[in-house]
Amino acid sequence: MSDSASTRLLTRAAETKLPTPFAEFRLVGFVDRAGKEHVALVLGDVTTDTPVLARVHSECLTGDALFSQRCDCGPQLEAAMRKVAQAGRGVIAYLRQEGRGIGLINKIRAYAEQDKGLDTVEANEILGFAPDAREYDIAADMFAQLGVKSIRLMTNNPKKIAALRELGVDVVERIPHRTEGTPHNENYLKTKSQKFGHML
Ligand SMILES: Nc1nc2c(ncn2[C@@H]2O[C@H](COP(=O)(O)OP(=O)(O)OP(=O)(O)O)[C@@H](O)[C@H]2O)c(=O)[nH]1
Ligand SMILES: [Zn+2]
Repeated sequence: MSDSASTRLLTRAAETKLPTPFAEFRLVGFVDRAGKEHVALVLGDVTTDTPVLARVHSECLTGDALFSQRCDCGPQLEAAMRKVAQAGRGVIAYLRQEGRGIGLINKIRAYAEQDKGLDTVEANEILGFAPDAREYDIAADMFAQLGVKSIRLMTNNPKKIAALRELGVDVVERIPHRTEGTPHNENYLKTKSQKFGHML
């Protein structure tokens, strides 16, 4: 993976240890060119040739921190942290691309549209947004700066794999990353698989 300073989108800004119920991670903070702050949770030596267990997780305040059952983000984050802890080695790139890139307030607006019967894609569109506005160049730069050479990616999203490969990330394997559904996220998961091609 490319690590030339001229292509860097992120400044590696701070680092500490992060004890969690699953493992004590290294927490590495990055700042992008727009001033947005992102983090990587790192465990073990991720610079060797053995492919690194990895998750590229997009921020979801409602799911990651507020236990929302509208989506599967919280359980996916926890499962990723557990799997990395179990493996003793891995990286979780936590990208601040809330609401698939439209931001928190717009995601709340999109949820309000879904309360009226639209699905997650239609709700974005009626608000004038692309269904998925995320970009993964920041994750690619994070992996490069962390010295990661290749990854085994925990995801159900084929577009995420394609986008990362396009950016030069060597994704050698996909690890399915399903979680138990709830009555509240059944339709959301169905739409993800029908309209985004998620392998659920
Ligand atoms: N705009 C919008 N964003 C949502 C909605 N539900 C979840 N999100 C955001 O979607 C992102 C997570 O994407 P997902 O589609 O759940 O999963 P993924 O990252 O594409 O794929 P996986 O790697 O398999 O988890 C987070 O940024 C969430 O905040 C929604 O209804 N509308
Ligand atoms: Zn979510």
